[in-house]
Amino acid sequence: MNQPQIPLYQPNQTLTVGSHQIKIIKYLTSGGFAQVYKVEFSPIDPYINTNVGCLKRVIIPDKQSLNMLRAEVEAMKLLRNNRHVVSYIDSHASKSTTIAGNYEVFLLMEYCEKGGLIDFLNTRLQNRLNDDEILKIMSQTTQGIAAMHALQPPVIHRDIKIENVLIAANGDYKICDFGSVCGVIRPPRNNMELEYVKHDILRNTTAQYRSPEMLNLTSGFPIDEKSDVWALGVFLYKICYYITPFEKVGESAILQARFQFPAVPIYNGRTKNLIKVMLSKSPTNRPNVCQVLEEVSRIQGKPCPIKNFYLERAMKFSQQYNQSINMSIDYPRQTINSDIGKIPTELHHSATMVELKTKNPLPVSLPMSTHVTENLEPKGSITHTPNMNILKNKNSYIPNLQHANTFTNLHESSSFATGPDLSVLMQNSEAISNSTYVSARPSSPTKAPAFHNFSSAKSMNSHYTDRETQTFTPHSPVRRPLSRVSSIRSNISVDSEVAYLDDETTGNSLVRKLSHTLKKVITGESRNTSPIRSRQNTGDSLWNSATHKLRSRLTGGNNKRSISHEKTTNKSNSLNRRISSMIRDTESNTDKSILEKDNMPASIIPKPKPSSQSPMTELSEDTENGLSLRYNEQLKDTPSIKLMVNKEAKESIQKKVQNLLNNSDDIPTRRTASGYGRFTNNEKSKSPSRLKPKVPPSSSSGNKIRQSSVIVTPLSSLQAKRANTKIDNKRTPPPVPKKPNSLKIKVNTNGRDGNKPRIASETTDYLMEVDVDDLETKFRQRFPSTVR
Ligand SMILES: Nc1ncnc2c1ncn2[C@@H]1O[C@H](COP(=O)(O)OP(=O)(O)OP(=O)(O)O)[C@@H](O)[C@H]1O
Repeated sequence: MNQPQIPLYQPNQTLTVGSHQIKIIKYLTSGGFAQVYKVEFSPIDPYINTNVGCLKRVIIPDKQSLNMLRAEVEAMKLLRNNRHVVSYIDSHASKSTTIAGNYEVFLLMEYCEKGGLIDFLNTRLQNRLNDDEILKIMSQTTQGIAAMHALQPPVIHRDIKIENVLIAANGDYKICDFGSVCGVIRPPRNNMELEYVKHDILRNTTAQYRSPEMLNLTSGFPIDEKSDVWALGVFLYKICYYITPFEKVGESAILQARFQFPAVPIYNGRTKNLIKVMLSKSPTNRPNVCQVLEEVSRIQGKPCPIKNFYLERAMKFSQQYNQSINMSIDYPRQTINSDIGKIPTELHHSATMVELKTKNPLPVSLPMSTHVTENLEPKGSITHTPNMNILKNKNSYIPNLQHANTFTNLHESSSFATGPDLSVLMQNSEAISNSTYVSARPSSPTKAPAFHNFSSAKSMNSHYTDRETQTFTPHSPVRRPLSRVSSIRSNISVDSEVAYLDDETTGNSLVRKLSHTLKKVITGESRNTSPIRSRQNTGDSLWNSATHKLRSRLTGGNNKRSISHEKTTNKSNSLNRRISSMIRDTESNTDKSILEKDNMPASIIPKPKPSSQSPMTELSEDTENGLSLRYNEQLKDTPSIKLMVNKEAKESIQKKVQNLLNNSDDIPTRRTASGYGRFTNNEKSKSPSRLKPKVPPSSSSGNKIRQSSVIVTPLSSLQAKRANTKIDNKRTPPPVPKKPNSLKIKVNTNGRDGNKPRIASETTDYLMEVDVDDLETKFRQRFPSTVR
């Protein structure tokens, strides 16, 4: 929006702004969008206790653009009376008397007598700021930003820079210019959104302060509080060195978070550490604003001036969660387990829906757990499980957990949750010297989005959202970007001893505990031992190998349990073939025996229905894998399936399976897990295989828009999340193998998502998850001695 050329107000000119009478004292400056005046006003504002203020006059070309100003005004109202935010006094919008068809907005606010920080810095060109001065500026500016992030949903400033910090008469530093504020902006899901967000970023942010996720909108990360933390990092760097860290190289350096510290002036190593961690490429590795403030205060040797609201929310949530767990104990175990077991299914199902409504207004950024709670929307069987309902009702707390990280007294940084973040942070710590940010608990990223709402003025009152970019409206849940969803699980697996150092004081233990438990809820896991581990070296290994192929066929390689099956060794394939052929042999034998027994001509034995009858049957036509025919749920009642329970057949298959078991020593253990897709090809990896995602091939070829759209594809998201898990941060994750068309299953979606077509992979995953397990269970029931 270009500021039209309009004549300036002259001193002593009077006007009315809202309920205040104004007299112009003097013209101060013109910002990019406004004329700024020093004014006298009456009545006196009770908070600032003075009659001298600052008037910002903005000319607006059209009514629609009024909303941009409205956002600024609303943000200031929300933050008024915060000591480190320029205080709002009054505002007023009217048709311009100067330019026909235009509007004028007047914003009356606290006057910062000592001018801008930039002016102050310019007075110190030779005699640079010392550590104390820098820390004071940083602390107070951060407090202003913290006030914005503390709102629920959080408000993102998006234009933190030295030009937007003012100095009051008493020397307090105050953040100003809320013309770029927004809510969390989710990663764009299509080209249209991408262009929109790109345009918005260009218009509302300052190049040198843009974060990597602002430049790379296909990164999968939202633009959220951590983007402000990045800008604060640039800010801190600039007040130290008077240049921004990426000035010389530009965008490519920002994208890689690559910068150097000038040799002089020499500053406290801890301040440099703080800059470094704030300028982490991944938002998940950056501290939240409370952590920044805690660390600044620590360096200052002062108590932190604010409470860690992320942590408080996490603790609150934890309490609620524990209560819910206690309640659940009163319920018959079977009931609870059965409900939990359904969650993944419900999750997959619900997450495919475009919007879910909730009664509680949600903060814009939600961690993975929120998906779970949201998806615990009563669906028959789940409604009676009290713990689930409580989770659902308390979901407004969950979003905060992702930011519940805190620096401990040992200078631990972390973002609650993610394994990858931990390793990155550790790397950073090594690189930086004296005060190390050892990750206590990597945290999960997350967030989602919003902008100025150009179309709906009403929504500006409390939520800066835009329907085009928000993942959800203020009253609907947010879908997490895939990469985040994945992180929580992976984090759990990367727990390190360091992480436990100061749990009690940081609240990280709460977060971790929560993550573990939520993970179980998410996955429906009720066993203490990993099913994979317990199956290794047992007959299950054979069953897994055999079912692995079935799973991979059914899911096109996208089933979460068969992520890595494509990498199965030749030996494993050979075993699968042997099992398949064995079963085919057995089938023909048993068919024969039954025929003999019943004295029936083979021709009258009903054949399995043709593929057109059901997706499963379609798969059963594949001659390469006899298993698919054998365990076809749709065919379970047909005579050919009943043959399987024939005693002879049973003995025969048991014998053959036993033989294979005896010869299974030559089968690498990992193949066992591959049957469930829960192993990794990463030989170096020592973490439990189920939590180690297979590191996929380069994602560079992938369509990035599609990558972000994976947000609404739950299972795919899970895979991508795993794929993106940065246990080894230097690895490039490979793409999830694409399911061959021939294996795609047509499913009637009527009655599930209404008229919304479900994408093939989702549907397939959904079905396969149910059927394969079911088939597996049936197999066990029939041949317990073989598989156990
Ligand atoms: N409350 C205030 N007290 C004193 N000076 C102020 C105040 N508000 C703004 N100014 C001065 O006016 C300048 C422009 O203000 P502001 O940044 O709000 O306008 P803008 O049009 O949004 O500018 P830009 O978009 O270029 O940042 C500030 O840099 C500051 O010098």
